This record gives sequence, structure tokens and C-alpha cells, in this order.
Amino acid sequence: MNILSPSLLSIDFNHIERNAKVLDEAGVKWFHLDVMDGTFVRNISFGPPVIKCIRKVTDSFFDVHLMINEPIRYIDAFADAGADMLTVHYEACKDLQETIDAVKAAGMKVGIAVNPETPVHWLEYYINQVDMVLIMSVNPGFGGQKFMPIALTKLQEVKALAEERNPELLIEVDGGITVDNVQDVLDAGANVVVAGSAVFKGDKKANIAAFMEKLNA
Ligand SMILES: O=C(CO)[C@H](O)[C@H](O)COP(=O)(O)O
Repeated sequence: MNILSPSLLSIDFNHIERNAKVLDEAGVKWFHLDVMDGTFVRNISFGPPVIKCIRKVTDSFFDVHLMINEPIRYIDAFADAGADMLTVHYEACKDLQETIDAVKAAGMKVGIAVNPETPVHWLEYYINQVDMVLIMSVNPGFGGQKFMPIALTKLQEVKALAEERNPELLIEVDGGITVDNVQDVLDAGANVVVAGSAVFKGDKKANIAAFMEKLNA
């Protein structure tokens, strides 16, 4: 069963409670929360206090994507805010092993994210220690960008490695995913799909239904 994880970067925060309800009613089980620090990426979004507020209006699984340098500093704050999984960037951690261990020790699931230009061969060492690998299909920082096909090759590589070393691994893809290209990422090995603009632009319910049809086919 594939998972849709709508990126709340594109949600209308003026009506967060109402919008979260729409997602819940449409059958969405995961919320993707993009945390940006203005340093690791050239944008600032939100942090633990906002996540804590969203936690009050939904029981969905909180898939928190940390686009911040040295995320190890904030693991307890995100646990307290209600995160279920923290995904940290390979490029943002001085000590990835220590960071993975700290997320697990705080009682959350853990993922590693990889930027489009970063190769994935080093994952061989970590793949059986994590719950998820996130392949970025845009340069992180902003929603609404165009999908980068290099992600397809990376998804195939991660899928092959996962089959050998961690068959339960969740393989997430994020950036520029639409109803028109989602089949390509599923075929390449993704089983968790993040979509922001393609979910929140226009009729959210219809967009989610269109994604769900492809994800559950
Ligand atoms: O991590 C992100 C940006 O860094 C977003 O999750 C991602 O870009 C989703 O937005 P869209 O579907 O509009 O591309």
C-alpha cells in the first residue's frame, strides 16, 4: 500500500483546522511538515510551536522533514511537538550516526533525506538502521518547482539496496510530484509520495482522490 503525504507548505494556515479536517476526511493518513531554517535552505517555514498547534487538530502521522543544519539540536523539541518521524538531511548532519541514534532514543521513527546532487552509495551503511529514505526530486527550499528526473535513477538504486538489506524500508519522494508523473516515481520504487501544490491548488478533495486512485491501483 503506497502512502500520500501532502506537504503542508502549500496549505492555507489561516484555516488550518478546517483544512486538516478536509485531508482527514479525504483519507489522508500522513501530513508532511517541511521545517526550513533559512540556512540549510534559502527559506524559513515553521518549527515546533506551529507543529504543536497542528497536532491539536489531527491524529495523522506527522512526517517531519527537517531542512535545517545540525537537527540533533532540536530532536526533543520536535518529539514534544508531536512528530512521529523525523527525516534529517545527510548533507546537514556532522554526525549522521549520532543523529539517527538520537531520533530513535527520543521514540520517533527516523528517515534520511538526500538532495538531488548527492549520490546514494553511502546509504549502504545506514539503510538497515532507518525507517525511511527521502529522495528529493527538487532542490529543497520551495514548493511548486519542476520535478527533476535524476530522482528516478536514485529511487531505483535505493529500491535495489532496500530489497537486499531492508525490505520494509519506506522510500519517499518529494518535489514536483503531480497526478501525471506519480506513476513514474511509483514504478521507480517510491512507496511514499509527497505532494504540495498538486494537492492544495484547486479542489483538494478531487486532487487527493486522483492521487489515491494511482497510489492504490
Ligand atoms: O520539501 C519541499 C520543498 O523543499 C516540499 O515538500 C516540496 O517541494 C513539495 O512541494 P511541491 O509538491 O509543490 O513541489
